[in-house]
Amino acid sequence: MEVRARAPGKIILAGEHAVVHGSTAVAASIDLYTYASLHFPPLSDNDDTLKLELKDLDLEFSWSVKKLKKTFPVDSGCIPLSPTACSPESFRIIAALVREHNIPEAKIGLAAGVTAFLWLYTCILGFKPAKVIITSELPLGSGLGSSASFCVSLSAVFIALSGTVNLDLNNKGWFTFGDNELDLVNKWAFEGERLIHGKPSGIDNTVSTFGNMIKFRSGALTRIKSSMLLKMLITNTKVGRNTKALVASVAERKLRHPDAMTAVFNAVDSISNKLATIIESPAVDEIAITEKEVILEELMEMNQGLLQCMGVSHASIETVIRTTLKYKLSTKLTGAGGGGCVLTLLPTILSKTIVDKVKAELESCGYQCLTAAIGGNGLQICFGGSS
Ligand SMILES: Nc1ncnc2c1ncn2[C@@H]1O[C@H](COP(=O)(O)OP(=O)(O)OP(=O)(O)O)[C@@H](O)[C@H]1O
Ligand SMILES: C[C@@](O)(CCO)CC(=O)[O-]
Ligand SMILES: [Mg+2]
Repeated sequence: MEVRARAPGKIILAGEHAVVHGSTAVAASIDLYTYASLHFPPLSDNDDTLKLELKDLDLEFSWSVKKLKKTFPVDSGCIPLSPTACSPESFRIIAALVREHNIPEAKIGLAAGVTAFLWLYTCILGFKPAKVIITSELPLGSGLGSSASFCVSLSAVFIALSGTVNLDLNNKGWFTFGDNELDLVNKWAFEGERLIHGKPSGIDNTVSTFGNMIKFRSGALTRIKSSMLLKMLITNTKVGRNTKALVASVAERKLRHPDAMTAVFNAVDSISNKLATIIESPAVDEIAITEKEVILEELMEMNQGLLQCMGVSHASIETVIRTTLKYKLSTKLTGAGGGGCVLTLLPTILSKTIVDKVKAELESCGYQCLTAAIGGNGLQICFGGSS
């Protein structure tokens, strides 16, 4: 029996970081996915191992299920239908099991993802031999929600074969879970994100699970019906960073300057709400669309200024901003910042020649330009080996 899942990455149009502190943010899924597959070996194989293969990272992990059972005091109440947080005791044990694999120093950031894998697997499926394979189209640690799509795709394949949800095994091709199952996957993925991020707001796993464009505040999502085609150039500065550390640094700045930071977060809240209103409001003609794009550009610039104020911009991000400004284009970081990816709004009237020129100039700085469709599918699953 094999099941596969694909969960999209995301961009944040407004509100990252402030959303961790209760402000509104706006995010959309993108058509770049993390894929997970889960396969149980036949009982006759007498296979006793749980294997995790990170295909495009060239890493394989395996644990004896017997050993896992012995070392692991599964947290009481850890059952598939009620997502629970990993206790400090379980975290310690899992971290030791991951350390035994001696992940090369250059890839040590992956330890957090492997920890989340072991936690989600044992909580949802218990101790069962299996092989899990991960591939991803997303750059890791770059602001496009790789950690969330990793946790969503894993939670989905585990839930699908946990025997606790009713699914039609005859479904052909990619299909979507029902709302209850999506909700369950989203909650488990959030617990995985907590192990990777420390204190996530939940926006990344939510938009990866449900797709489309969403407004998100204090754990609650509102779907946004976009009335315009948004085109964004995504530029990966390739400067590595870690969401957990950046989220913690903003929290520390808030502790040092509570009044100023509260004002910053409130300003971001207004920007996100205005941005969502503009995206949803109908536009009757080309002039109206252009007017809306001008407002969106201004909101993005204001949001970027406030992100700089939070201390999460970076010299590479500032270089992209300056480069795109030469072409009168507006840019903001997306995700946790500190490097990673930035978004540049491409107005509908912008010619392909200009877009090509901007891309060429950015690429000459060593950055990588990506194109992705915005606001598409969320999580999907598929039984068997077909695509
Ligand atoms: N395909 C994957 N395989 C294993 N671990 C992964 C994978 N994708 C993400 N991770 C885990 O998530 C970490 C990156 O998450 P991080 O939150 O720092 O960045 P991001 O999710 O790409 O960006 P952002 O949170 O700003 O959107 C990796 O270091 C790793 O631990
Ligand atoms: C930086 C942050 O706001 C977005 C990361 O994509 C963190 C979070 O909301 O969990
Ligand atoms: Mg992340």
